[in-house]
Amino acid sequence: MPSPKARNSAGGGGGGGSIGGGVGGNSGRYEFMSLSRSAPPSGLQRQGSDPTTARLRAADSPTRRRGSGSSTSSTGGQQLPEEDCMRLNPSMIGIALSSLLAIDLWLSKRLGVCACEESSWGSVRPLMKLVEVSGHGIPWLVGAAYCLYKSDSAAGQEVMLNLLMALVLDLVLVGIVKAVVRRRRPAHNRMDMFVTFSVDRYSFPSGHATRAAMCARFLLAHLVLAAPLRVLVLLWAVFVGFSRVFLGRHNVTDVAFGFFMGYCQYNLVEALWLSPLMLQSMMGQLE
Ligand SMILES: CC(C)=CCC/C(C)=C/COP(=O)(O)O
Repeated sequence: MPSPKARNSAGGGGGGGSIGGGVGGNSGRYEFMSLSRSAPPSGLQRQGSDPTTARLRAADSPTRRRGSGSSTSSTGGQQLPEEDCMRLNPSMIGIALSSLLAIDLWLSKRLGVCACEESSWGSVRPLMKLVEVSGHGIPWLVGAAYCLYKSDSAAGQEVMLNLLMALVLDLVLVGIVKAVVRRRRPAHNRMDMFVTFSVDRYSFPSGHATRAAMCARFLLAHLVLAAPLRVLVLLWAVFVGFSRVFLGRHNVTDVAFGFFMGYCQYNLVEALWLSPLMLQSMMGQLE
């Protein structure tokens, strides 16, 4: 498989000079024609050094593909792996991803209206920072620990203990994904956040969004709340997510994935749910 870098440089050299140039318009046609003119009949090995060429040729000659009927195609004594004929799809996925990322960066920059005091909505930045604190890990951990300590019913203690476990699990999982993906925060972000870990210099996914989605599901499932309060919990979660982009902390995709991840994390919490029976046996083992 050609690396995305190799693919891009091949597309650029073909006359397009951009990712879009290889798929449509005049540059796309130019690339296509120049290939059919210049490629020698037994030039398959040379195609290997130019992934775009190989891709276009594979797409250009369906008869060559259909003729083989096996996992490889034979042309002039050379074997063309079936894999070569499938390279069009990954390149389309690459283009789609690049386009999505470009839209993401553009939209996130436009929506970063509270990124600093001088921004268009800079005056509401303090309010956004308040929303930020409401979704931060520390108030949630302290709040859950306090409720656990104060709770006098077994059911209340069970729920609060599981909430604590969920919050720790969230910090660990988000930390792992951030450390693996290592996407930098938007350039317009000011790193003036309240207590962070070292992985929090990375932005994908938004830890506030995962926590908001997971905690909202948790509260809606385990607390008996009146309808207006349930709506408020949902609105809070959504607003925490939006505030990440408004503050310039995150790109839109960081928050969207954060919501998705937090939603899924709740399923994991349910699967790992610590029941009183389990707790008793754990306590017994400790004693
Ligand atoms: C120090 C503790 C307990 C939690 C850190 C919480 C935090 C700062 C998460 C980063 O959130 P974003 O990824 O949304 O910026």
